[in-house]
Amino acid sequence: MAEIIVELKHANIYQGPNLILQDVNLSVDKGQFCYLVGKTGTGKSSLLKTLYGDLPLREGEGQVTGFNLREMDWKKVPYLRRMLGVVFQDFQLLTDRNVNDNLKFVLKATGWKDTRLMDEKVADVLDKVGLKAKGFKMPFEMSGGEQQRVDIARALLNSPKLILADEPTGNLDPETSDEIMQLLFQISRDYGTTIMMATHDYRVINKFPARMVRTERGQMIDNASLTIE
Ligand SMILES: Nc1ncnc2c1ncn2[C@@H]1O[C@H](COP(=O)(O)OP(=O)(O)OP(=O)(O)O)[C@@H](O)[C@H]1O
Repeated sequence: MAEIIVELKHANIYQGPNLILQDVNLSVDKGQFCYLVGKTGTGKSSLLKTLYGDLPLREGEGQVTGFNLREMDWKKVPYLRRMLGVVFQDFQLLTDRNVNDNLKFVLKATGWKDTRLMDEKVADVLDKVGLKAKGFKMPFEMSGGEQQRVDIARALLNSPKLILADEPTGNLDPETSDEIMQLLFQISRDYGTTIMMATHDYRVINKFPARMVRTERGQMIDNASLTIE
């Protein structure tokens, strides 16, 4: 039986006092690629934030890579974060240091100490995203597509079982978006990484078909049929 990497049962997703999604039931297996689609403001980011421990799960059950979301407190969040990688639309790189130092910053923050091992790991993830020779570049010296590759490299640092990507192609032109999608699918295939990706880019979904769940009117609909909006 496939390992379940993300599981929510009767979960209610809140932003402060506001119920955003009611009775969410979701199960995503190891190695699966799953789109999270839905109109703006329907709760895609809120759902992902719950999965990476940024929003508490107050009602219902949930586990991510074996971590019980109901028992999550601020002390356990760093352990959860080490098991997953998060990719954002706006890259969120530190602008005052080069790519190598951006990546080393994350390694140090997640407990790495040995300089040689850190250098090896940084070289390894940059190689995986096709940026082998770009470690000494500053973020502002890179194109949007290259910065998104660095963001994905950062997500790969701790060899995560799960990558949560929030509109990773949102700021990219179609050609660069396709390159990023190819990279994400390649990572999922080569390393058995589960990927959940929020998007409202139906061009991308049509070109790179995969499982899809949808947020709509306060609910999450699983296996929604593909309709073009
Ligand atoms: N930090 C916050 N505090 C309070 N309410 C929030 C917060 N962030 C989002 N919301 C509200 O939660 C609802 C869902 O927002 P969310 O960002 O999860 O939707 P989304 O589907 O990801 O939208 P988008 O596609 O625009 O990113 C919206 O009504 C939004 O106004």
